[in-house]
Amino acid sequence: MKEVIIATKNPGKAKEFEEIFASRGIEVRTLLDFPEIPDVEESGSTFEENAVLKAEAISQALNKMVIGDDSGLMVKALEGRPGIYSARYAGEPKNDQKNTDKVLSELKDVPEAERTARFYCALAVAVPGQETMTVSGTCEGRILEERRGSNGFGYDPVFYVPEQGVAMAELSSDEKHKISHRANALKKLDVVLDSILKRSEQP
Ligand SMILES: O=c1[nH]c(=O)c2ncn([C@@H]3O[C@H](COP(=O)(O)OP(=O)(O)OP(=O)(O)O)[C@@H](O)[C@H]3O)c2[nH]1
Ligand SMILES: [Mg+2]
Repeated sequence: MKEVIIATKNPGKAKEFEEIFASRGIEVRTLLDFPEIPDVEESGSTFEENAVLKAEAISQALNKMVIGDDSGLMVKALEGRPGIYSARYAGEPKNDQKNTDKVLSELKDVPEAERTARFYCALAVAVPGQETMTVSGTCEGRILEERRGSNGFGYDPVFYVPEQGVAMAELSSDEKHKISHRANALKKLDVVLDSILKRSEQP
């Protein structure tokens, strides 16, 4: 079976990549399978830079093709925050519940029309000996005043998706994978992924 390695320790992302790739007959391994590998410092100033840092560090460590994902929530009324700091918006250690509470409290007096937001996902594909490539995907919505639903992870319970008329956390996995920022980024890899996988199988 074909296999891809995703440079993430986030169980929510890991589950999504497993689900999306399973439908293509590709097995996913993540850093949860390699606990000995240290954290990659996310010192970039953009999602793309951080995705490249993760993909290249792990690709070098394992000498294999690796995909890095750097993603997050951008809220217009907060000038794009939490942005690249989405995972640790409320401080260390990272906590989805506290991050979401912080966004809700910062938007407390902001009316519905001004609560527009976007999920952003940058993916970097690092292959030993080759130039790293990046793609990105977005998902547009707005921030609810309170949580709805229990699927997904992160900010999903407060991210309203107008086209579906529900919060992201009210969508099933299959539904999220049709419209999410991560799925939209991955679609752009479709064309090249097959050939990348073939090349990465060479010793
Ligand atoms: O509601 C959400 N639905 C999503 O689909 C989603 N995708 C990303 N995020 C948020 O953005 C951070 C990523 O930060 P991030 O890319 O640095 O990842 P991370 O630190 O969690 O893990 P790693 O991949 O770096 O190991 C995450 O923690 C989440 O808070 C999401 N929230
Ligand atoms: Mg991270």
